Amino acid sequence: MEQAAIELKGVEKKMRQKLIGPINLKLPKGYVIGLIGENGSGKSTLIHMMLKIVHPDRGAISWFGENYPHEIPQPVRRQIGFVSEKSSSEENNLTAEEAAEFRAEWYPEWDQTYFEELLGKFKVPRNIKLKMMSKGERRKYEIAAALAPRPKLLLLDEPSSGLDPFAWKLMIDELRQFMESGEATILLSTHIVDEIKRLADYVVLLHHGKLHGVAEKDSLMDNWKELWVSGSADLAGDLPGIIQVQQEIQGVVRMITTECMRTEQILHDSGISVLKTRSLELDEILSLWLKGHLPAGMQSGKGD
Ligand SMILES: Nc1ncnc2c1ncn2[C@@H]1O[C@H](COP(=O)(O)OP(=O)(O)OP(=O)(O)O)[C@@H](O)[C@H]1O
Repeated sequence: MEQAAIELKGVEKKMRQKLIGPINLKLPKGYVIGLIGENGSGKSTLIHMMLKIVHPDRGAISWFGENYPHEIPQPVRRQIGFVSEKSSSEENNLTAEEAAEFRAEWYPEWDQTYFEELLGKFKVPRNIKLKMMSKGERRKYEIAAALAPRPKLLLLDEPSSGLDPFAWKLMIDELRQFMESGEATILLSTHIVDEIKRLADYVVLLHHGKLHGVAEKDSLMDNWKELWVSGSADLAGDLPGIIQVQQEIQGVVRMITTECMRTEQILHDSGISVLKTRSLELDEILSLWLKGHLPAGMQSGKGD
């Protein structure tokens, strides 16, 4: 991975019963990193530590290559956008326009034209207090307000929660456009696998507070496949990354591999026919990965 927007080294936080960490993780600049994991796996805590809303018990975090033992300096904090899983009550009594005025004072790069354009596209209601908006309407305001200062780093904690499918599609399109500058980095925590599929360059998988692994999404999609091959189940012994084998019918064996490219090459070189292949869905890959089947070259618990 290239230079990091944020880097965590040995970061740990005890949350009531659960230990989050130790986590070693780099968010490479210029990419979308999808953060995924079961409920309570520590996604929000990790994001909160990146904003110093929660302070780690151990370890170090750096922002754009710098460490800040106390607060994140304002000029740095202003380069970081955040959509929280839960709406902040501070803006409850403001309209979208009024809240934007406050935000514009805080963020020197605030782009009011872009903000207005996003409110229009998302059909955010005007002149009503944010607390009177529906969950989805408010979420759309929050996404627009997070994008308007064109932050260098955008931390999104379940941003699509409450969005209708049309607004969801718009959000995906806007985030893609936002990334076109090549300067920005997004960390996107989500339970929606399709969001990862459409947006993420890398997938970070958390499990019980630990980093289960980091992988390039395209590499997962290209390599985790189901194959039907002429022959018997014994074949699998000579092939890389085989995690399931089943003799389907006489002379046809079905396998799942995490290293399809190498597997196909070896089969081809051995003159063995691949009868059919199926790319695994990302949710299938993630659940196999969670069960302990690791992407090629990854050791358990190693994320970086
Ligand atoms: N304020 C808090 N005080 C104590 N424990 C907390 C607090 N917030 C979260 N936790 C605990 O920390 C663990 C991780 O929670 P966190 O909200 O980071 O998970 P998550 O992966 O974001 O979950 P979800 O997908 O449900 O949003 C959970 O076991 C949770 O109970």
